[in-house]
Amino acid sequence: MNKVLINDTTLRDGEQAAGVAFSVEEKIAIALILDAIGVHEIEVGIPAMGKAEQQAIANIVNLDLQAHLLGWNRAVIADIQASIACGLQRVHISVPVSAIQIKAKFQGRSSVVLQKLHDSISFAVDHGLFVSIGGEDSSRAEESFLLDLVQVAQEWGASRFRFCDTVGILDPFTTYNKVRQLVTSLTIPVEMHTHNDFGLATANALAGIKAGALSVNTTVNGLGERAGNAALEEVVMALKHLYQYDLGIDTKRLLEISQLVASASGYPVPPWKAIVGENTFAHESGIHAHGVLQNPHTYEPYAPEEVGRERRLVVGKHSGRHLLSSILEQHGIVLNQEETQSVLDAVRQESVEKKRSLTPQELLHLVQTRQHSWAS
Ligand SMILES: CC(=O)SCCNC(=O)CCNC(=O)[C@H](O)C(C)(C)COP(=O)(O)OP(=O)(O)OC[C@H]1O[C@@H](n2cnc3c(N)ncnc32)[C@H](O)[C@@H]1OP(=O)(O)O
Ligand SMILES: O=C(O)CCC(=O)C(=O)O
Repeated sequence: MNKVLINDTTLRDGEQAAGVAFSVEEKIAIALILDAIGVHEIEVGIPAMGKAEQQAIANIVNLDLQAHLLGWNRAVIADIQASIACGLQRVHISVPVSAIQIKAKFQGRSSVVLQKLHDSISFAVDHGLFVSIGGEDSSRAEESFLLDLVQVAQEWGASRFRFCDTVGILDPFTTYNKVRQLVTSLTIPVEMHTHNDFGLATANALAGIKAGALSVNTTVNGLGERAGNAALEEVVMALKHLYQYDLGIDTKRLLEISQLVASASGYPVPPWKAIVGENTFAHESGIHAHGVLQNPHTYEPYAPEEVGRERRLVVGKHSGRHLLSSILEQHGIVLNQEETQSVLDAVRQESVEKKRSLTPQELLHLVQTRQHSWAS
């Protein structure tokens, strides 16, 4: 079995999506289901945000979940103290590593970055914590500076390095090369953190894994800063089906967790969203439906039940006679060729008028109306 660990950050980077604010109850519900489906690690939030966030995190710590819990921190000792106060045993310490970020935050002084990183790692290690470090904007960092920084961080006691494509500017080929260089030069494992600004977050996460990264940050529905992060459901299903990685995640509950996060975040999932969108197993087009009726694999990459969905065959503007006859036969209606074509023409017209496919009731009503006219 190939080993890749999911470190889900819905409760940290996911919640950083503009306009999202989970309640304590929602944070707990999300943590519980992430744990129940077998996610290995959960980034629970940012203790430095203050008392309310610390209370929510402490509540999650008290659930005694199977998953490892991780708090996100700046390279600031007070942040780490706040993580310790929540009862966390794992901390993630982030520093900016690109010139543009170091200029904005520390007036271009990389020595300050290194000093802060040193002091905070030492503090955390002295307190017996597992220390993950993150290179914010790793993808735009000068490569030799980044490598030197992570190499000293591993000497200071860091146990993992998170490679962050903070503004989502990589493609999978560049990601592979950059991450491969780190993986082959470091003794600590590398974690992927990718953003979706060019729609490549999942592809880049997979490229990093191919290059040897051991873990990957995900968020449910891809929720997160700006265009979001690599989606949990996409990474898990792609690893399973494209690379045959069994992560031990209960994929049948991916739809359930997607719906929970959609509701808690206030951001519904678009119907075409990979893996969890409403249309992922809906077929209307004649040629597709004809194929699916014979063998679902003709137009489906895996069975809908695997992610908690059901297949839907709907009649609309693009449907053909095979689908129409199949649906009508389920209602005991058998039409001849001419009648079938006449119903199809009417379906097309009504779909255009309604700008959608027809419900089963609307289809039956349409057929009944036609049958009356054929009889008279
Ligand atoms: C790429 C990412 O996603 S990084 C995570 C981003 N997440 C968030 O910002 C959400 C949570 N953040 C917060 O609640 C607040 O920003 C806090 C509590 C962390 C800090 O709040 P404030 O003290 O009001 O500072 P503010 O947010 O305006 O500015 C950030 C400060 O952190 C500093 N900083 C930024 N990154 C780091 C870092 N990795 N290590 C150390 N300091 C940092 C900035 O230089 C700035 O410092 P300054 O106040 O001395 O100028
Ligand atoms: O964990 C870090 O170091 C930063 C993570 C992050 O959210 C990002 O870089 O986009």
